[in-house]
Amino acid sequence: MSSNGGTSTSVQVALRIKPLTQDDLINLPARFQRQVISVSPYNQNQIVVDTEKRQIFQFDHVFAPESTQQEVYERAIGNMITKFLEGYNVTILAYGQTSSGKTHTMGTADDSTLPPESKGIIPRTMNSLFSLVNSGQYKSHKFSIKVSFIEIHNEDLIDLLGEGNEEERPPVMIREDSRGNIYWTGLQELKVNNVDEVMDHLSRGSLNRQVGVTDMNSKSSRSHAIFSVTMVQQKFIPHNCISAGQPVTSPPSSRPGTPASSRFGSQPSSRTNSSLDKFDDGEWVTIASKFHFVDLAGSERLKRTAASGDRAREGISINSGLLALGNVISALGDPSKARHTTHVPYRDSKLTRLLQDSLGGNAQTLMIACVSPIEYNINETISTLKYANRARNIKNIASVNQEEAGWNDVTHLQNLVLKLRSEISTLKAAAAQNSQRSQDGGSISPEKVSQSPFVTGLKHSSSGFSEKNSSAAKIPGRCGRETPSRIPPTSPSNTFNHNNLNNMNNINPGQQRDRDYEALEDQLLQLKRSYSELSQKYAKTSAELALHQDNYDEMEFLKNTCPGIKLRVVSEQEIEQFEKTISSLESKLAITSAALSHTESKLKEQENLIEGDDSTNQQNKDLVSNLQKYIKELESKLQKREIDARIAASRDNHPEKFISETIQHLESRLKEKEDAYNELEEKLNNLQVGDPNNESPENDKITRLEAKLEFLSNEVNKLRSLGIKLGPDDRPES
Ligand SMILES: Nc1ncnc2c1ncn2[C@@H]1O[C@H](COP(=O)(O)OP(=O)(O)OP(=O)(O)O)[C@@H](O)[C@H]1O
Repeated sequence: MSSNGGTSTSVQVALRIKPLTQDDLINLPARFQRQVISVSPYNQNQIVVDTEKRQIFQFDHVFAPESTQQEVYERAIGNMITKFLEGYNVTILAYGQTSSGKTHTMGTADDSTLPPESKGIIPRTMNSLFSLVNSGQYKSHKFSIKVSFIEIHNEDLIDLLGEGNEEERPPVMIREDSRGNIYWTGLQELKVNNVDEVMDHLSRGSLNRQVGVTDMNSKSSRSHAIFSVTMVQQKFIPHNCISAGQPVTSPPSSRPGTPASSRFGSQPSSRTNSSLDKFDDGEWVTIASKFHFVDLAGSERLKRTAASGDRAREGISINSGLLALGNVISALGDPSKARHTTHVPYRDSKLTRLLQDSLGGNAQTLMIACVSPIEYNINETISTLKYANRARNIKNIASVNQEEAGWNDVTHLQNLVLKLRSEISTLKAAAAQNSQRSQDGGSISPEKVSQSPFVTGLKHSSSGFSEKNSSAAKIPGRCGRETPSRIPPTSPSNTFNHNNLNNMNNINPGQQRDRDYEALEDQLLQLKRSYSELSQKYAKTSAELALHQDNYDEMEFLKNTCPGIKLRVVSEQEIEQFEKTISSLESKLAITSAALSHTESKLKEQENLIEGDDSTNQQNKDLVSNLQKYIKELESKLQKREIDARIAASRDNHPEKFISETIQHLESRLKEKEDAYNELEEKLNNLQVGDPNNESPENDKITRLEAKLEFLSNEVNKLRSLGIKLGPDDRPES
């Protein structure tokens, strides 16, 4: 079954790398969007993790980000349906951190509206299954297919297809019969006749799944969900066919024998779950098998989801289920361990207990590990890779620090290849010579064979290899695994050993020649194998060397372009610490910028208020100043009025007095003017201004003063004449 290492195992592991989604591009910091996982260009079943510590992991299947749903189905699932029809229990598990593509790959949440190319494993499997059971190939079989859908949430079992109120339903229980078969009770098992009916149940059940909001994914699956298909098939085998070993013909019209038990999972199982009902003309064989599609809850660590309270409890329950599953699969996936391990820890969780008879034993198990390709998720991705690797327990992992000394030395490998090539050609030549001799009836002496350069060469080279390999096999790998042994245990030198030579005395030369020839052919075959393994190894090592060279060149370039730069290897812990610091700084920054924008908006509000107040103030000020002006005007008007009134009053009450005062006032002014005039005249005389017609400014001023004086004199005279009219006492003097 395994495509790897030649060891047959019922556990296979596929790795699927999710493409970068629009959500990733929007939600994640750009500096963490670098893709760090890729399929190895040298081996399609290996992936390269391109971080500080470059790592290579190998799986049974690897699916690149661009792999389609169809491709995943064809490569990884296709032959499992055949196994299911043969009566084996089959389990497919999707494992990975939240949002890594488990549900997408499995198709657990698919419904009939989804375009065909997006459909996951469940609808595709059901499609193939119904096509097969309805095909001519199985026309002699009678099938009964049922589905159930169960959820494990916080170690509670919930029937996702259960009708009515959950509290009123019987509890779902796990039972084990005396023969170790597991069956579930209190669960709806619904008969299905076609894919549409399956899809109806699937989408109804998936809507009932527990989802919760974590920091990483708004609709993260917080529970394990198992969609199960149980199939009971009956086929009639007529006696004549059984004895003659003929293919099965159509069954008779009589009622087929009832299956040994219609209870889910209760069929005894040696190779498959089958029972026999004997009739005179033949036998009805009943085969029951189960196909579980397990969509596991996100495997992310608790701290990554920032979960607390109920979410943290969910997380703990999820992690313990996954840990138990890992332990079970690891125990089953390692044939050497399985031989010695009597205890497989199925009872450590509900998940493993439910799947007990569908993991290990005759069951076929495929784990699909889903990972994100980007740097942001690297820690979760590495932990998924290690989990999956442990589950598969693949021995052929080509990882640099698992290899013996010299494997990374290109010159050493080149020399080895040259040496092996020459040994092969010597071997070929010897084989040709040997066959020529046998045709000629001659024989090859044992001494000659043992002394021949290719045999000694082989002894040397094979001991070099096998010793290296046997010592390498003891070196624990990165995950505590054993390093693969690259040469089959029987080395060419052992095949052609001295015991053979010693025994040659008892056999005739013809037989001996044949044996020698066979031994040589064996050696040639072994050498060819070694050579092809070595070539692959050489290609891989060269590629890795080139990559190391690239890294080295990059560092050199950095050193040259930035002479002061100190390049230092940063540990994973430090990166995690940096990430933590960055994310705490980012959250502080977010809080601060939120506070800042709040303050800014408050400030703006205040500014607007103040601006409004200012304009009101200005208006008030303008109003006040206008009022003040107005008041002043009024005051001056009032003053004037008062003066006028006083004048008018004094004129009306004492006209004589008023006039005499006015005359006095005018006379005093006249006197002032006359004095000024005299003074000016005197100054003029002093300046000896000869010509009176001279148009100097002084003359001008004098002329104007004379005019004013004349005017004032006239005024005084007018007033005097007025005073004469008013009364003799007040008459101004002439
Ligand atoms: N191979 C893929 N190709 C395209 N889109 C994918 C692929 N894998 C996953 N996605 C998308 O990524 C998103 C998350 O995938 P999905 O829900 O399957 O993750 P999950 O591992 O089941 O997450 P959770 O554990 O939280 O339930 C979905 O929108 C899905 O459509």
